[in-house]
Amino acid sequence: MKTDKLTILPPGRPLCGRVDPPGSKSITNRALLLAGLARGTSRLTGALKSDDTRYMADALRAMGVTVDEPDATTFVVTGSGELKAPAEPLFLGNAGTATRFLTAALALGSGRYVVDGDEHMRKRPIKPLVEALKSLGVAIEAPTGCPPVTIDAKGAFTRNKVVIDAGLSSQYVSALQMAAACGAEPFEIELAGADIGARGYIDLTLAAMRAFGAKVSQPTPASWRIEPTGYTATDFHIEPDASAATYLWGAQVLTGGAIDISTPAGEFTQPDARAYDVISAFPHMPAVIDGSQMQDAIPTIAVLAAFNETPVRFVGIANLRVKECDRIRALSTGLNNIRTGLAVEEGDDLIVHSDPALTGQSLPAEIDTFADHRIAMSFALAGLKIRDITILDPGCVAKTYPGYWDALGSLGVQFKQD
Ligand SMILES: O=C(O)C1=C[C@@H](OP(=O)(O)O)[C@@H](O)[C@H](O)C1
Ligand SMILES: C=C(OP(=O)(O)O)C(=O)O
Repeated sequence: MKTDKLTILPPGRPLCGRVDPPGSKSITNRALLLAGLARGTSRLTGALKSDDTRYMADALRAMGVTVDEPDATTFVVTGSGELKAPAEPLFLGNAGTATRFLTAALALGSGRYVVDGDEHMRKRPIKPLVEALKSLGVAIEAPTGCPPVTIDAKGAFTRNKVVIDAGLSSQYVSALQMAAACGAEPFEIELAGADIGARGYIDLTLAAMRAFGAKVSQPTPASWRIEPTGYTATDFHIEPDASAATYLWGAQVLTGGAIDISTPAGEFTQPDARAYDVISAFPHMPAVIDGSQMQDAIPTIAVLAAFNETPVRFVGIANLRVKECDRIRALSTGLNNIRTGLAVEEGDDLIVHSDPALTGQSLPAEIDTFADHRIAMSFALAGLKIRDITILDPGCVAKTYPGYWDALGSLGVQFKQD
């Protein structure tokens, strides 16, 4: 999408048709890494091709892994069982999964690796993971607590147990889990603190690891034991992206349409699929919604909440402040830009003071997306019901859903490009 601004023209009718969401970003980047760590050739089908997965694929290529792309949804990955130190720093854009996952995996490599990203990624915390790797004897530095991260890897951890605080990101745990199978002895990971923000992502990690031959047990609800199996190349099919599905579910309920995405909500293994029930309750969504186990769906649901019959308070969403942007602030800013008072932050809660009468009005608003794909895709839904909603930097959706605007267009949504 080569334009700075995109205004959505409300269709004025139900959106009906079929749209196949792209492959899961979370699962694709797990499968790419595990295939890159395995010895042999793996065929990944149903894969997402987007900025985030391209960064991961290019990083693997820079470390000696062959990554072929025979079609728009397939990666064929041939690894040697190791990731060779690259000549240049690895640039990973704002791909949190690629950045966190590779940081841990490279700690067991050999030589110097620099993991870096764009200006936004350089503001996203990685210190807990860096400190955990330091406790394992890894020579690793991240002076700002965010990328760039420099690793002087010597091929092994000096201890076989780590305690990790995953309060800011479950990706720290997933990263250690995936790396641990490449170690020389059984490894134990224990969560510091009570629970983890997004347990569903840990489940994705364990499922992907096991598909590539890892052996993982769970002695307690907050600890895992990983055997030193390494990874075995395999063919692996990736399910559609549940977070991407939420925008289509949202467009369906907002317009009273029928959008077939081929995959029933109950067949997704990703945590955001649980948003389906809440979205389906629209316009009678509950007064309090806990976002801790469906974090990436909260922008979608928060915009829907503006049109709900009753106000909605979002709780359990503190770590939305350290995603691609401060999403609580971005949502509050965008909703109040549409109409003052539509949203308010209370600590790390977000309250949306819904008003069904918004529908059909012209409320000219230029929505700052803060380079965040989910802010862009979510506020596009407001444009289905309110006239003169303009999305700034619409191309930022390429992070995980490059075909988003075409998908809405295929359902009959029209746009004005400035
Ligand atoms: O493990 C994953 O694939 C992800 C975990 C979540 O991030 P955090 O664990 O950093 O909250 C989620 O927001 C992100 O889109 C993908
Ligand atoms: C937070 C997200 O991605 P990541 O952390 O992988 O950059 C997201 O896709 O909403």
